[in-house]
Amino acid sequence: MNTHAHDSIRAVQWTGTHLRLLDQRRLPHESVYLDLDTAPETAVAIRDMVVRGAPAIGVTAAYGVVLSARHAWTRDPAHWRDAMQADLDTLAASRPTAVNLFWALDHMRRLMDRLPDGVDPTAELLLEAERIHHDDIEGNRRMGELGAALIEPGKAVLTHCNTGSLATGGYGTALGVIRSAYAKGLIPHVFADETRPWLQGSRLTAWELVQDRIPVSLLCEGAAASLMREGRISWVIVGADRIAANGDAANKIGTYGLAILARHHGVRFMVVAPTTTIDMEAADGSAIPIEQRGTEEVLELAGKRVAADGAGAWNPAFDVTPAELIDAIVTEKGVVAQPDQENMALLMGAKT
Ligand SMILES: CSC[C@H]1O[C@H](OP(=O)(O)O)[C@H](O)[C@@H]1O
Repeated sequence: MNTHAHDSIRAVQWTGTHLRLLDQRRLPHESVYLDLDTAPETAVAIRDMVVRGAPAIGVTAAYGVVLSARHAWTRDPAHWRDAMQADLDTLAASRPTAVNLFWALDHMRRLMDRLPDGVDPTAELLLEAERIHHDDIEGNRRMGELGAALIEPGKAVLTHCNTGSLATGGYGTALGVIRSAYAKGLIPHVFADETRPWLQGSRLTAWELVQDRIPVSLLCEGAAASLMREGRISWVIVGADRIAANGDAANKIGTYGLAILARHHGVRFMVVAPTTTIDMEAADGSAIPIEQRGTEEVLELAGKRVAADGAGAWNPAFDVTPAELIDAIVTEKGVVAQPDQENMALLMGAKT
């Protein structure tokens, strides 16, 4: 059977005893796996982008809680919850924007509160982490179908950053829609922004699509305007790291500019994200914390300085696209067209 690469690419795995992460800093030329045994190691791996991508960060954090529980039970079985608090705080401090991280930690914390004292919690917490992982992949496949149903056949699509198996539990969000649309013959080609400064597009998205034998052309972000002006794109399809209650969406830096270009050129704009990415506590995009990363990511390339000595850098990792520039938000619970506070609340079953 011709299994696709996405069935085999797993950024995050549980080996039976350890959390195993594919080191995405080394891709596409080296596939190196790291086996982690503690929550602090897991937090460093998230901070340093060994693993990245909002849903993948959430799944990883859930396994980090399992590692913390195993050590806490060994160290102080009578007070295992208290013994885990420092680890949970360390995981929460690893990266600020992807709300999936905090959703996963809150979800695991609520389970911890329900578990009995005097019993090793590790096995129950592991079952829940594996359930989070499984549900993410199932949700991605559903979003793939829902998003593909919005795409008319014929034209290429443009995507930004990496939103595939490497950014999730598997299959992908925006790249999952692209995989499903390609499988249905709806899109002939994918254009992918290289996505400076971390190059998730040229290093990760291109790597995933080449393995799936889906035709992909990389472009510098600056070329996106001309590509849209030539009328070659039907949709811009991106992921998200946090979506506010009114539909404003935080995503990789450069997404906001794409949304403005898309609206100017009559190209539709799709955000694909599981509901674990929606933060109903954030009224609008101004409430979303934007991670500022080190200047060396802009000043250097592959660890070698390319910028003029003496130059500084500004390196926000994300920006916010206002809801009015988004034509559709695709989630595993359904599609919200022209998102606003009211239809987002309906999607989330919140009281309006
Ligand atoms: C499937 S959402 C992935 C999301 O995360 C990326 O950011 P980073 O690589 O810094 O974790 C980017 O915003 C993607 O859209």
